[in-house]
Amino acid sequence: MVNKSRTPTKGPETTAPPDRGAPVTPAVHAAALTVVRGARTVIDDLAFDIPRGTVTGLLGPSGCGKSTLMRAIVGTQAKVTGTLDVLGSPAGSRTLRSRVGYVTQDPSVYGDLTARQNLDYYAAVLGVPRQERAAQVERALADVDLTSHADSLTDNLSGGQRSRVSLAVALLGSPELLVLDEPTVGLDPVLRRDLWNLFHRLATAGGDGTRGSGRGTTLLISSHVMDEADRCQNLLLMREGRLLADGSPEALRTRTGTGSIEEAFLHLVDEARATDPPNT
Ligand SMILES: Nc1ncnc2c1ncn2[C@@H]1O[C@H](COP(=O)(O)OP(=O)(O)OP(=O)(O)O)[C@@H](O)[C@H]1O
Repeated sequence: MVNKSRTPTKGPETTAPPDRGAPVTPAVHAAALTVVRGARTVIDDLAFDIPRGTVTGLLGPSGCGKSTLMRAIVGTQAKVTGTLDVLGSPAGSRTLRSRVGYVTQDPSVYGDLTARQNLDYYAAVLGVPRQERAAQVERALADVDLTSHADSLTDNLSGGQRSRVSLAVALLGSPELLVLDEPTVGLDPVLRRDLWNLFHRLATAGGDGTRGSGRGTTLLISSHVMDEADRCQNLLLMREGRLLADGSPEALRTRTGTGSIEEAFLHLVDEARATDPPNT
């Protein structure tokens, strides 16, 4: 969906296709990005890049604006201003529809269809060519480890299994960017580990450096649980609509002289408070 209220400005100049060795734009490029909801500015002047083929964690406390930022990136959020480019095009561009997968916090699948039927349906809606549909559906089911439940009615699956059907839907068509809003919330430790392993498999590029069998997908994954940070290659740390810092977990720990991302986060909060003008 194209957001009519925003006025995208020009992004970075590099628009070459993702050929081996050619310069590529970041998966997401944001500058002076602001979002207003109701009377409140809930995203305030963000600037960051998300490199392609990485697993990037969007971390911050509940209510800090993670879902709003994700909605802006996938083009479903109103009142977005500033620059927000996704895979080299303004967020929400029609051409991005099949290139970006998005899973919200509420699984959006039909309870009266089986997992496989849901996937068949969404594959058709997404325009996956008929002759490729069955193979893509099977691959997506296998990716999320649901092959053995493929013919169960979705209403009869557990909450975690239903979330994985939603994730499988987002994997159809092999999107270049996957935006996942708290995908591991409420899952048991084994499933969480398996999902993180899947995320890293998806992000790994094929042997020729392109999005081949290893896909080279970029993943943006939100969580309010700081202990998921070390599973990410890159982090965006948010608080109260602002970006506290971004970089690798190791770089953030080193920069703040702390031993964990939770401590780094607290250090950055104190640092921000010390530099904020009073009454903000
Ligand atoms: N329709 C609205 N009008 C005004 N403010 C809103 C509206 N919807 C959400 N907000 C506010 O926007 C802020 C960001 O919400 P958002 O859902 O993006 O946070 P979040 O970090 O994803 O939280 P959570 O982890 O709990 O999902 C919150 O403070 C919320 O209260």
